[in-house]
Amino acid sequence: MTDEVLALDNVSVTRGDKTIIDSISLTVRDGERWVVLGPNGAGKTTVLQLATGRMYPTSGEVHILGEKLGRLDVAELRSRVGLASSALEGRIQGRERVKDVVMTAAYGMIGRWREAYDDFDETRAEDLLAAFGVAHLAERTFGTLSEGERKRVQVARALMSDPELLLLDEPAGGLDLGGREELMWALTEIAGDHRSPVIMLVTHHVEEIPAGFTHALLLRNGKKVADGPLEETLTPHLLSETFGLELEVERHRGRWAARAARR
Ligand SMILES: Nc1ncnc2c1ncn2[C@@H]1O[C@H](COP(=O)(O)OP(=O)(O)OP(=O)(O)O)[C@@H](O)[C@H]1O
Repeated sequence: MTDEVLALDNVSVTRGDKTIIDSISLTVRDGERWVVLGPNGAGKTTVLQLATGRMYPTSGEVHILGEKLGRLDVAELRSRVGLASSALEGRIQGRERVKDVVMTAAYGMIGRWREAYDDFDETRAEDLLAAFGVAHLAERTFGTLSEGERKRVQVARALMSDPELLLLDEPAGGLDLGGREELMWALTEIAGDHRSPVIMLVTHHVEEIPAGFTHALLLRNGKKVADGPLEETLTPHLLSETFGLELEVERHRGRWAARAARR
């Protein structure tokens, strides 16, 4: 038995003559909650795609849930790895009932067909919607929701199959302040529950790291700047290197803030 949930070993991804991930190694273990941080184009989404098992590296090895990439079949990966991303959101039909959007993830499906769901699935979907403060939207159609409501429904959906690895690509992107903070509280609760999956959350902003997160991967231009516990990685020096400008960093009650250092 190993407690490694995700391991990248000297992984590179190239597209044409562009190296978008450059020799990255990373080990993510049981119980950890990771944030993947970096500026636009740093390679954050690509790392998350590798972790879904749906993208293969150009070189190096990826192990997901203790298996070398390719050994787990796609259906198994879909239920053991939960994903919320804007690309996935784009594949959800606007006319789909919100509760079905969540429930269909139990079987790794998008869109309801003829599957039979039992009371357990229905109750779990309702509980997850409630955990993200959107239980009242269960009977609405997905297309009628605001952007913030859709984000929360998607995170609920990603948790439906009780995954071992939860991947969230900019879950707070486009949310207003209230929506972001509600999402942060819900994710803090999940982060603090030992039964929760390992989490990897992609963001550009240290303000969008929920309290209770433990580790960070800092990326710039496809290269790893640093990885490790938050206290060791979210330093002014490493964050300034990651974002290419001199930053001041503060931590208050488990949350982080950064701003440009005064000139
Ligand atoms: N198929 C492709 N061909 C060429 N370049 C690509 C391809 N896919 C991604 N890229 C480039 O790889 C880089 C990393 O992309 P990625 O989406 O992983 O970055 P990101 O850190 O998630 O960016 P953002 O914060 O802007 O979403 C970008 O410069 C992007 O343009």
